[in-house]
Amino acid sequence: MDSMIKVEDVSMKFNLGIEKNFSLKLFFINMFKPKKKDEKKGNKDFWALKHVNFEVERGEVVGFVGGNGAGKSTLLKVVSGVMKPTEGKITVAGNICPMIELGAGFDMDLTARENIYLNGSILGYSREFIDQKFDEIVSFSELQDFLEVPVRNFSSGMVARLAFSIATQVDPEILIVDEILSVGDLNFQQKSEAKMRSMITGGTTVLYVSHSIDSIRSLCDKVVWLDHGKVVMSGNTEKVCQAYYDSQVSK
Ligand SMILES: Nc1ncnc2c1ncn2[C@@H]1O[C@H](COP(=O)(O)OP(=O)(O)OP(=O)(O)O)[C@@H](O)[C@H]1O
Repeated sequence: MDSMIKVEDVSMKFNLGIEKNFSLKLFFINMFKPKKKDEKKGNKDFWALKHVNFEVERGEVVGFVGGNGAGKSTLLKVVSGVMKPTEGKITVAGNICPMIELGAGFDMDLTARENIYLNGSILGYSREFIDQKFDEIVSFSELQDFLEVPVRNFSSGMVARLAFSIATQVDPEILIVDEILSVGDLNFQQKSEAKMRSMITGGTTVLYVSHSIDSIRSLCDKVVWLDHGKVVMSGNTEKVCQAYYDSQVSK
């Protein structure tokens, strides 16, 4: 079989003191502040992923389950390249569409039209390719009348609609989804959910995180169960879901 994603011995360390609230001001304040004993020893290091291994074949839909803080979102972020793992190796053989932080690549001062090109190039597509897809992106977003408006003046629902349309109309080879997103108003929510489901069931390689065991069961070919950053079990969807479910019930 054709391997699309290979995750080898991946670990991710966060420094709880710095990374979540990083600012230049705090950095300078901390530089001159005498350090407490445990900070000097680096006791604030926290491993969100520990020696994670798995492989994804072309066209496979892989689900990730686990409790709050298990490391699921962190894993999706390192696979999609949003964050670099502290240790280990990730090999990806295809273009990835990360539906994780929608609109994160937008420049708010640019118009919707300009952001389509900007976001397209961030996702790795050429100008010619975006030229071809431009009309489909705009029509799916239903933002035809706002193309020349700076995105700064968009509502958050409009930003999400534009980002979702760019990410999904380019037919990515790998789709990374943190819960099935419902973006925009009710009408667009139904449309975006249907689009995602058709991508998931339509031969795209998918990494899918969800707290809904039912949707994992119905969509995924195999499942990885994470707990405290480690893989507890992976493989057959039914077996892993049942074991995960049993562990939750017996808690
Ligand atoms: N940027 C960061 N800086 C510091 N700690 C972080 C950062 N991102 C995540 N963490 C920590 O890493 C751990 C794993 O978080 P993650 O969001 O990956 O869990 P999750 O399995 O997706 O949880 P949930 O189901 O609640 O969304 C958590 O303890 C979280 O606080």
